[in-house]
Amino acid sequence: MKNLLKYIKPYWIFFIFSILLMLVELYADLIQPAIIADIVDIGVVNQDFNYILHRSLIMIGLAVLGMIGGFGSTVLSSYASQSFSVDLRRDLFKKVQSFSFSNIDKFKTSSLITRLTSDVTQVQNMVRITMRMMFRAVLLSIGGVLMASLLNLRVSIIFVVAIPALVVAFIWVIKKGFPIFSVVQQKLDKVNGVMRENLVGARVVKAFVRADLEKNRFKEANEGLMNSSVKGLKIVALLMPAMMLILNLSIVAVLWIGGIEYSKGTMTDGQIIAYINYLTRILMALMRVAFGLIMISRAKASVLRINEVLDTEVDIHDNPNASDSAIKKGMVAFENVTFKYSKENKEPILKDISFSVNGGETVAILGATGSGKSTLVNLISRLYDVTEGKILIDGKDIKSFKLKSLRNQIGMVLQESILFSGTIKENLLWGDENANDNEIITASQSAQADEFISNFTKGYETILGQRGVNVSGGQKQRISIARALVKKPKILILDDSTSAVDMATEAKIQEALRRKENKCTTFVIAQRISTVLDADKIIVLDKGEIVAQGTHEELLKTSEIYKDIYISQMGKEA
Ligand SMILES: Nc1ncnc2c1ncn2[C@@H]1O[C@H](COP(=O)(O)OP(=O)(O)OP(=O)(O)O)[C@@H](O)[C@H]1O
Repeated sequence: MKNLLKYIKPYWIFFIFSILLMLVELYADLIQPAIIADIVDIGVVNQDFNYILHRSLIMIGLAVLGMIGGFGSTVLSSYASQSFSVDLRRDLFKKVQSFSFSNIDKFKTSSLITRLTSDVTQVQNMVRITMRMMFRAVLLSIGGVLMASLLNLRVSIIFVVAIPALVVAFIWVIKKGFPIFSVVQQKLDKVNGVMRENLVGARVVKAFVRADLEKNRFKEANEGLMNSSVKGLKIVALLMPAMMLILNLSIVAVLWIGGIEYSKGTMTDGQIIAYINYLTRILMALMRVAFGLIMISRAKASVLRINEVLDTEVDIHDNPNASDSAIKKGMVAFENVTFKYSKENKEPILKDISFSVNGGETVAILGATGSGKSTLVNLISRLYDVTEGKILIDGKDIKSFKLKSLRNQIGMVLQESILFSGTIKENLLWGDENANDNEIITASQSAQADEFISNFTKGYETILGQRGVNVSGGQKQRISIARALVKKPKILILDDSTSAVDMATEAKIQEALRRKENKCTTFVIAQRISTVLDADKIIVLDKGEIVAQGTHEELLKTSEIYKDIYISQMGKEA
């Protein structure tokens, strides 16, 4: 609630005016049955057509006034609720952007998408409906009961029975509805999840002829959503006839008690008509309250899901005394670093890792798949924080750098090279938005990307599809390397980033990186041993532990594991 109020606050003035206009509409609504009573009792009974005409014109005037009030009130409340949801969605997006990798690991991407779209829409509808429809319905009911009681207090005994019956129905709706609607949102997550996975992986689905299986998976998720939505709709379906029954029984009761009053001469026929009119309006208004409650119980589930995102504590942030220090030499040292992805993990993924690298050196990290290579390099730019121990750059704990400053000085080429829709140049400018054409071309030349980019008809202005679908895997990797080099980083991390590049091109990239103008401390994760032969230091990881470190020549002499990898890839003769 606290979170919601914060977003409603800037628009309270719109809500106030919306309520004022709604009061005008309400006044017009409540006064009309009383005029009808007068038309019947005075105009019709006395056959006074002038009176009927006069009162009818007043009624039309009131109807127009009510319409203007209703229109203005709807426009204002819609504007306010739309603006509310724009702000909320913007802040949710900002929050997700600030998430650390482990925060993102906790929420599924599809769930985040549902939260930012469908959940926000639910809450927006709730705000609009509560502000206008519910408020109006409640006031109309109270005003209607008062006006009807003014006509005849004895007939009003009907409300004493009808209103508690409705309240019971409402409570039932809230109690039953909330759990069902929470499930509906979860099912929607699931549908979005399957859909997203299939759209992103459409090519794999086709290649593995998984379309039919995936269709079934989608059908399951889709039907799951339908089943829980139908459960929710059943509540609505039951509520409607129950309320109509209460309405009809109440009308019969008015006619019956009103008939007795009429025969005693304490009630006129015009008053009976007006009474039924009030009763219908009141019960209709209360029905709207019931539907509003359904919306609210649905939105309550969404509010909780939105709050989960807003209240997530971002676990990686600037330390209070962090500064914008510049990395000068690029020396990197790990001191007894241990890391677990989550507290629940029994075994750490990295165990007691210690090593140091001088500025400008190239470090290669070798190890079997799953040995922790990517995890190790991800710690350097604080994509995850170490569980124990520390990492130093130029002798300073990485936590003493501001996150932005640390990451700005480290160039990362992740294992999965993801490009964004836009031109190649726009993608390269991610490295440094102020880079000039010369710098972009130089970086691309080092990454061996300039040649193929220039061969495209539109060169650097070639438009890339989402995730870079229209370039090959190796080209994507080279653009990603160029993007990191545009940054002119002090530390460069290449996480298996030349796996799709042929060996000759890979050697050229390595050579370019060793050139003086590109010289920076470089971490290379590679599967091919040929990539790492020239490294200043090779670290061999096994099950999260360093089992050997040194140069190629040293390791050939000291490490059996390294020797095995070397022989298996290069042959015995080598
Ligand atoms: N986000 C994550 N959450 C939980 N566990 C993870 C996560 N990422 C990786 N792991 C686990 O950590 C271990 C090390 O993974 P890592 O990606 O660092 O290995 P790697 O040596 O780089 O492997 P590869 O050569 O296959 O890329 C693996 O057992 C993996 O299952």
